[in-house]
Amino acid sequence: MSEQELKALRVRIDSLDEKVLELISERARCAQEVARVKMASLAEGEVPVFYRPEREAQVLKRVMERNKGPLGNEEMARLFREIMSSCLALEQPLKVAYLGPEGTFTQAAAMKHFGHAVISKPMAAIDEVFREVAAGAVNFGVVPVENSTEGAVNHTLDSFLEHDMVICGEVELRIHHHLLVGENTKTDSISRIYSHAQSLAQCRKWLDAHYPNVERIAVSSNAEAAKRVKGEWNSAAIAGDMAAGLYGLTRLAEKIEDRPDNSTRFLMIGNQEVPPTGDDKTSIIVSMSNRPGALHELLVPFHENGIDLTRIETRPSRSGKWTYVFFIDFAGHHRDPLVKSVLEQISQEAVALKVLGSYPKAVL
Ligand SMILES: O=C(O)C(=O)C[C@]1(C(=O)O)C=C[C@@H](O)C=C1
Repeated sequence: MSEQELKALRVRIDSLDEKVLELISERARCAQEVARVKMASLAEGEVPVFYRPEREAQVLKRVMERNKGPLGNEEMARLFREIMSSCLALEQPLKVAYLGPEGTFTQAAAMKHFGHAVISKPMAAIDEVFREVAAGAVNFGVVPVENSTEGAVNHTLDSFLEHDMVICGEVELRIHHHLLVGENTKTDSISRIYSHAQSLAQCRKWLDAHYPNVERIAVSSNAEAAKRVKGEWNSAAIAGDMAAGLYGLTRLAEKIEDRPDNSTRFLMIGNQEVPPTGDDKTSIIVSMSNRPGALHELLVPFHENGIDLTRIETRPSRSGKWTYVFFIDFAGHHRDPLVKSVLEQISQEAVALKVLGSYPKAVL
């Protein structure tokens, strides 16, 4: 390519950027107007709701449907995700607590769902995220709920039994683990590998094959593992890209998870009910009396009404020995007439039924 051609293309890019800039600014002004309208139409004592997950899901879906490339749908939606995040911050800067410390996959999930224009607050434990939301110190919390290799995150499920919380969204993240070392690490003398217990489990076969005799030390998070390695010469950490960048570690081996499709699903928790979008999920907790056939009775109404169950998990109820609660996710919104009637049928058989929330299926 000649210098002249390059110059001409850059002039074109500059002029396109000016238009993009003007359009983004116009969009942002529009969002400010939306905020004004929301404030003006409040009833006495009503609190304005600026963040609208159902609308955000629609916007992102529309972008993906209309995108003609060459950028991929996900890439394009990610750009719009950030534009919308900044527009919302003009209306109301959202505060989001997540399972920290900085650099965890949960932080990456929070950014994927809300974009980067939020005020994010790392918490030391899942229960603290719940408490922070319950206390009203933040608008939303982000917690992991299940991993495709290791299964349920029990701390999260149990926290739902203790706190009244509404699930307002979900996000799925592909989890890639790397073996990370610091600049002072003697790579042929590694005698300890730190990581979160779930991550150590997700890389078990790789560790057995490559570091069979090295001590595996479970710590509170992958980011904590990365932090420890920074100051030690004989250790390594298993963590993701965010933690590697944050603590200035380099990858000794990349993508070491045993299953290449290793993914984690995260939930957004708050106290805001989300209206239907037409493509939603609902999460409920049900406790049944301890008798034969109880689980069957619980599942029959879903089957008979053609409602797609996406997940079922059992946990001890914590209110009696050998009694259990079921965590169930299914397609649909609790305001859909069909779902409503199924929930009514179940509540007649159940000891207790609680709708944790209906929310748009993950778009990104
Ligand atoms: O449509 C709204 O209610 C808006 O506030 C606008 C907007 C957007 O930028 O598109 C911003 C924040 C909301 O979460 C959803 C959408």
